[in-house]
Amino acid sequence: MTEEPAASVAPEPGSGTPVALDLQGVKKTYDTPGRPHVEAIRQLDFQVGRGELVCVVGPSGAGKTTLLRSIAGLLDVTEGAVVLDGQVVTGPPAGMAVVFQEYGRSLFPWMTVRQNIELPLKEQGIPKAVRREKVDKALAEVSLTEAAEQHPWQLSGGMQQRVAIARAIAYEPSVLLMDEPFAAVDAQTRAELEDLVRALWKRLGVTVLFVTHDIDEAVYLGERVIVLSNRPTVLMEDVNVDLPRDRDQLTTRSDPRFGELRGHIYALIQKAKAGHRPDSETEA
Ligand SMILES: Nc1ncnc2c1ncn2[C@@H]1O[C@H](COP(=O)(O)OP(=O)(O)OP(=O)(O)O)[C@@H](O)[C@H]1O
Repeated sequence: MTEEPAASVAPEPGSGTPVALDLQGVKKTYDTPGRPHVEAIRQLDFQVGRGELVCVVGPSGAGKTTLLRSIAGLLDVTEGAVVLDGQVVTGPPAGMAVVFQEYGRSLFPWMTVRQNIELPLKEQGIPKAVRREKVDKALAEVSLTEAAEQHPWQLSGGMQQRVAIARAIAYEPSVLLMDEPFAAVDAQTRAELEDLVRALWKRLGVTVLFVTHDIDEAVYLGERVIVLSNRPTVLMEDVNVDLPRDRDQLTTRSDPRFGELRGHIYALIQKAKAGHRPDSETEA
């Protein structure tokens, strides 16, 4: 890799856009009985503005899943705080929905598509007629109206992941977290699902935090890309993706700026893998 071109650094938050998600000095260590002590996240501070689409990338084992689970309230942070809409997260918050990579395990095979999407709404105590309306709308958003009465196992992997997305958006979350959601689908389906995420984000105005190991995907989807260091994780760089808001697979990916951003982030990850850390003068 040659010297990376200068990337524009993400603007300081707080300039107009309200903050949806605020990570304040988040640290996470694992002290699992019978397993070695692991310092996963050393220090993370960043904010996601309401209605932003932010991607997170980092070397394998950097703590991306740990970060996302901590934000989702599925793991307790060791120090610091995750704040969603002004409230400290102490368990899975009502305003957050998560889409995981393993759609096969996140959908109930004995329930129809409609029942799967309806379940979290039922748990919220939403009346039946309203539930039906919300499920129909979510199904239309992901173009799966025809599949409402089918079971997940009757659908392709890409369709199942669309059901998982429909379930998340039917819930009308303030923040949608996505943990490598397209890692298990083929390249063509993946491109379609990426476009679906961009389209939903624009239409619904939801705040999205999208974790991926794929640099191209992060640049294509994100308005910002948060690059993590090697474990114990700190922020390598918060990269502003200054590509046009309207993106498509062909034009955007052949835009020279796309190539520059991809090259810049690739170089950062290589540096991270080689042991460079912004919190240390030494490089391994
Ligand atoms: N329950 C646990 N107990 C102990 N250590 C754990 C636990 N879960 C994760 N870890 C460790 O924390 C570190 C970060 O793991 P995590 O899965 O968050 O990384 P990741 O960036 O998502 O990895 P990948 O890119 O490979 O998916 C790893 O060293 C992992 O072994």
